[in-house]
Amino acid sequence: MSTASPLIIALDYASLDAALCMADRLDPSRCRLKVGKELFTRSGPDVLDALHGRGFEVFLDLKFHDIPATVAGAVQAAAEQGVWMVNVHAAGGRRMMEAARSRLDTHGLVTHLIAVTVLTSMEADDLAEVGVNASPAEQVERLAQLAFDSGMDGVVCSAQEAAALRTRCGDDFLKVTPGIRPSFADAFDQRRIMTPAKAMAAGSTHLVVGRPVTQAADPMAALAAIESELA
Ligand SMILES: O=c1ccn([C@@H]2O[C@H](COP(=O)(O)O)[C@@H](O)[C@H]2O)c(=O)[nH]1
Repeated sequence: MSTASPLIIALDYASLDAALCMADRLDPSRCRLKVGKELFTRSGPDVLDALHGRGFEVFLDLKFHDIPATVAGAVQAAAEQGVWMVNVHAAGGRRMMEAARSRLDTHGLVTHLIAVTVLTSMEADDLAEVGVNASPAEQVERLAQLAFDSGMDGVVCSAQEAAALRTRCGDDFLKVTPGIRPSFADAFDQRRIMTPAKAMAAGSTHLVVGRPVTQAADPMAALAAIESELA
């Protein structure tokens, strides 16, 4: 089932059972689901079949970053499992992203292909430690432009950069933004955060929300509070 909701709930769980418990409380007409490294490493592709079987569109968030041929093969494998969206790291460079794009196109695979710019857990000091002497905003713009030029459908960025990317790359270029924090939620390890309503106003096309829902005392009430903020 496809949904008009911008919400993507991150199923960061250590077991398939725990992830499916949460999925069974959610409604595919109200959100998409994200499967990341922990859950996929534990469950393998079974989780994708289980979520697709329940009617959800799935963002497989494995952030591929490797040589072009390896990433192209991984992206093809993900798309052939029917995921709605898959991602790579823009820092893997133009040839890597173009190889991934070309592999999907050659095989007629319509999965959205996006690139991670700068992780939302990072701030300027973290970038400096890995040799990037630019602000997060500058680095996100640089990598988003490279992703755009390399044929990506969009990027993962923080909502704090969404407005600048809307100006630079247009409305159709997807801005998938983790680090979404409703006023009631803890930031945890996120650094570049924004509330759901402000993120949409800034130009986010999709909001990734994990712990503010999945670790809430009442996850369904937390989700409803986010939805009413967006209404
Ligand atoms: O830059 C990024 C890229 C991916 N993520 C992922 O999004 C969710 C966020 O979960 P919260 O619990 O809402 O913090 C998580 O799965 C990350 O792996 C990100 O946060 N930032």
